[in-house]
Amino acid sequence: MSNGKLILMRHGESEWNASNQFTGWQDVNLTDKGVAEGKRAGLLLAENSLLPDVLYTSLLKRAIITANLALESADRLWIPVVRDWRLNERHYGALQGLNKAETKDKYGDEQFMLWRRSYDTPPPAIDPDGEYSQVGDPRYADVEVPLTECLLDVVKRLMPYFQESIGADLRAGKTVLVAAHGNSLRALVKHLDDISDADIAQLNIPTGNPLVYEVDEDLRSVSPSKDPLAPSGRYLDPEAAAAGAAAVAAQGNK
Ligand SMILES: O=C(O)[C@@H](CO)OP(=O)(O)O
Repeated sequence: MSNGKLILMRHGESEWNASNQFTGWQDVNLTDKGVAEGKRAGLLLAENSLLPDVLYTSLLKRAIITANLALESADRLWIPVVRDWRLNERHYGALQGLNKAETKDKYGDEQFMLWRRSYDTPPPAIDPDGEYSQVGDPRYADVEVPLTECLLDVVKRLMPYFQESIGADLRAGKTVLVAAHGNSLRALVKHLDDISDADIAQLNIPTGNPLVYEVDEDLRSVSPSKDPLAPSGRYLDPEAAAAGAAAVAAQGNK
């Protein structure tokens, strides 16, 4: 049997995307634009005959709600759903809640980019008792809640789960929808397209635009591109994807 299709979908615009705040594990709502993006994503799936057999989401409502909106407009609300913290956004440590442009002004371009896009430099740890810490949140009762994460930390927590759980459904030939976040999806695209630790800094994922991969038996893209500016997956709205990725890249400048 051939492997199934993998559809990656970042959540629609969130309130903290709109206010340009580092979000991480903070559980924020969608904006009206984000709701519209979720509904449209489902229409794109249906128009392209990409009807998911199973949904995987993080434990964060911006991904959960986007996926529900998409499944509603694709008339697939009935499919099985698996939620797991390993698909959560990268924990942004002490930066959670801070404005991105103000942070860049305060610490300078180089430090800002190191924290935001380097592979292995985490931001400073959050105070476990601070306003935006997730320590003590009941949904993570069985998890050692991080106080900060770099992308490498996300790769370490997510990839074994991807290979085992999501991978089992792909190997069974299913069409799998993964509704997650900018940086957890960057970790997946890094693997799928075999992008280097250095080059992954240039990859930005737009909101609410399904990105479709055909995968081989190692669960990599059948035609890995290695180019962070042109991943081999197919965006269902390529024009909006290019504009959306450029907007994410420019978030420090607002
Ligand atoms: O704030 C965040 O959690 C992420 C995604 O919105 O931001 P960035 O693109 O800066 O990594």
